[in-house]
Amino acid sequence: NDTSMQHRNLNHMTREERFSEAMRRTLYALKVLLPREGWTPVGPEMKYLARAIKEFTFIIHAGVFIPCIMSYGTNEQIAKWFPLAADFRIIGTYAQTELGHGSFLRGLETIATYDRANQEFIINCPKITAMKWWPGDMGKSANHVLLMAELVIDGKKYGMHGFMVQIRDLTTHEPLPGVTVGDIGAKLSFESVDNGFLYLQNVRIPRENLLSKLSEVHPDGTYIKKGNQRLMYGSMVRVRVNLIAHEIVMPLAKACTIAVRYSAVRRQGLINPSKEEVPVLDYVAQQHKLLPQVATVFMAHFAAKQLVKMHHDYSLEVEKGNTSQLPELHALSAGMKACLSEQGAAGAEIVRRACGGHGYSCGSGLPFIVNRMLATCTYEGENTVMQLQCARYLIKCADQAKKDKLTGSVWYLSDFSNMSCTAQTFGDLQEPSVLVKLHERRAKCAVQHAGKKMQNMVKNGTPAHDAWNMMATLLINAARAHIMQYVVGTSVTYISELSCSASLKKILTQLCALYALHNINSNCGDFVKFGCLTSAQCDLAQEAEFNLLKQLRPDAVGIVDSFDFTDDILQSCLGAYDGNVYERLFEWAKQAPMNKTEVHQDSYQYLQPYLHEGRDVLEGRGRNSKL
Ligand SMILES: CCCCC/C=C\C/C=C\C/C=C\CCC(=O)SCCNC(=O)CCNC(=O)[C@H](O)C(C)(C)COP(=O)(O)OP(=O)(O)OC[C@H]1O[C@@H](n2cnc3c(N)ncnc32)[C@H](O)[C@@H]1OP(=O)(O)O
Ligand SMILES: Cc1cc2nc3c(=O)[nH]c(=O)nc-3n(C[C@H](O)[C@H](O)[C@H](O)COP(=O)(O)OP(=O)(O)OC[C@H]3O[C@@H](n4cnc5c(N)ncnc54)[C@H](O)[C@@H]3O)c2cc1C
Repeated sequence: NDTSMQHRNLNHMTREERFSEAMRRTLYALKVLLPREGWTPVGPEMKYLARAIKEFTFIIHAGVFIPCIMSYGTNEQIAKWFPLAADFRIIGTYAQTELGHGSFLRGLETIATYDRANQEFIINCPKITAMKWWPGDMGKSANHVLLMAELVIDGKKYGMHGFMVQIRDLTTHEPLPGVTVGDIGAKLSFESVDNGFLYLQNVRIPRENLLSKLSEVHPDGTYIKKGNQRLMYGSMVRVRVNLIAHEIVMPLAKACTIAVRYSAVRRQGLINPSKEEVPVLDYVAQQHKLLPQVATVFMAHFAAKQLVKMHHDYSLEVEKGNTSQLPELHALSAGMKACLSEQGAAGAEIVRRACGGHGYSCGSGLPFIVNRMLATCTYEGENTVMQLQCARYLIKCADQAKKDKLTGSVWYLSDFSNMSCTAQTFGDLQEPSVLVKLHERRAKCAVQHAGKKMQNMVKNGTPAHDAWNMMATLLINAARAHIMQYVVGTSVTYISELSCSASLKKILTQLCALYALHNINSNCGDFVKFGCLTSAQCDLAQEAEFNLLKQLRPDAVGIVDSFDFTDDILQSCLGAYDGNVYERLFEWAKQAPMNKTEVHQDSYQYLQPYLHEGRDVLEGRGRNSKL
């Protein structure tokens, strides 16, 4: 109810207005509105904040820069920079991606050369492709960057390290000497974020600005490794784990709320010619578009909770020096981020399209969500690259499964029990345990199939790296199959252990079965090819899905209402709780800047001569048409 937090209509603002408004609102929320324990905003408002603010600023400052100080800094460095960053007295970003490289980190070109005489690092972008490009909050907001650069001592390269680099004056906010920085311009979304470019030329920083939890450089230039260097990639793992809830589950839930509510209101066409027009939600085709996406919200939410818990447990182990869980966590977080962002972004577009013409209007609130979700397929690890990282781990585990009993998320690779499906009715295929087994078997076969193909190629003389490249699509499919079995399996377990009413558990179980069956029916080629299902059982799987659509239809609106988004959060004429779609759309359109005046003078000046000629002809004064 705080008017300072109410959203102005984003579609009627310029990019610069949105950038400025997001900054005002973010600072107001984090520094004025919310109680805090140290850095962490606390209290029920925090939940609201994560759901409410359509456009944050300082996403990277808060979500990446500060956690990196904690992950990569020594206690002294944390004591120095964390309080400043936590209180926004310095604004930072995570500057890793360059104009020429983002996925291939070993190709990054920015270098930090140690100057022993002055005990400083000299930072340089040796050529245009080395310029940092994309980091959020960097173009106009940040005055510091956590710069990921190649450490060089006496001509020897030591790989990517993190350096704290001040880029703007703390009084004037002007760029410092040797710093060229700015905004990279308009993007598909994130209009309020100043993703930036940063060109550094002979910028000097003290030796103490190398974040030294994992390695350090002594005054004489001696390089000391202090831990598992893979932990330098830890920030990316943490963001991948955390962004699923914030940037995939939440936006998809909003899109589904809008589309399902609108579909319950929008009447279009007839099912029974002798009856009245029906709400489009009565069309099975519409249910088939919307309800599996609603199910995805819940299943991705449950799986993400499990992944967050796994990351938390791993973090506690790392503090004790045990990094043994890192390979599995990296593979799972990379795979989950890639597969769920792919599903989420595709799902948001499916439900947008299901709203017809009004789904194409920004007044629906859907284009904002769809465009923003598309970015999740690219940032924090481009999806294909992430799926291949996941596949790399699966192939290794499949080899190990031949001699060891595996545990964790890959346990099923060493499960050699009979996994044939005996389903005789579509009801059998709605059973959670049957659906879990089917997904495990499909994943195991997909991993083994990709591995076997590569082994055969290598046996026939193909170099391993070429075999890997040529089988990439099979490897990506294996990664997807692995994640799907993880999502279905963790969701079934989560729901079975949930203490809730029987009616709620029934709905959640139906949604889980719908999610699993939709995945089977969308990938039935794999399930038949790997002998998981017969062709007849595939028919049953489709029947099972259609039956669930019918069962869930009566509760569809109630289910999305349970996400509990207010109208101010949704900012949607189609998804408002009162269902007054048409009045809201008309009111929204009238507020558009284009309608500030009845006549748009700037364009009228071009049109006026022709209109006057037409007027004269119609009033009998003009010459005949030239045509
Ligand atoms: C907190 C909430 C935030 C919410 C966000 C809100 C809104 C979103 C708004 C904006 C976006 C937010 C953030 C975006 C920020 C960014 O995009 S930051 C930049 C992200 N960039 C990347 O992710 C780069 C991806 N590339 C890589 O990670 C690496 O280049 C690679 C692809 C993994 C290749 O690594 P490389 O070392 O070159 O080679 P290799 O494949 O051989 O790997 C070597 C071994 O290292 C293991 N490994 C790789 N990565 C990790 C890791 N992260 N953790 C642990 N281990 C890792 C790999 O498995 C290999 O191990 P082996 O045992 O040898 O198999
Ligand atoms: C909204 C947004 C915010 C961002 N924020 C930040 C930030 O704050 N900080 C930061 O450092 N970066 C940020 N980034 C950059 C982002 O991390 C990179 O864009 C991302 O890692 C992808 O790298 P790339 O752009 O080099 O894509 P590329 O890797 O060049 O992708 C191009 C194509 O090449 C393919 N490809 C690449 N490598 C392989 C391979 N090994 N095998 C098969 N195919 C391959 C990809 O699949 C893709 O199809 C942001 C990006 C966006 C869009």
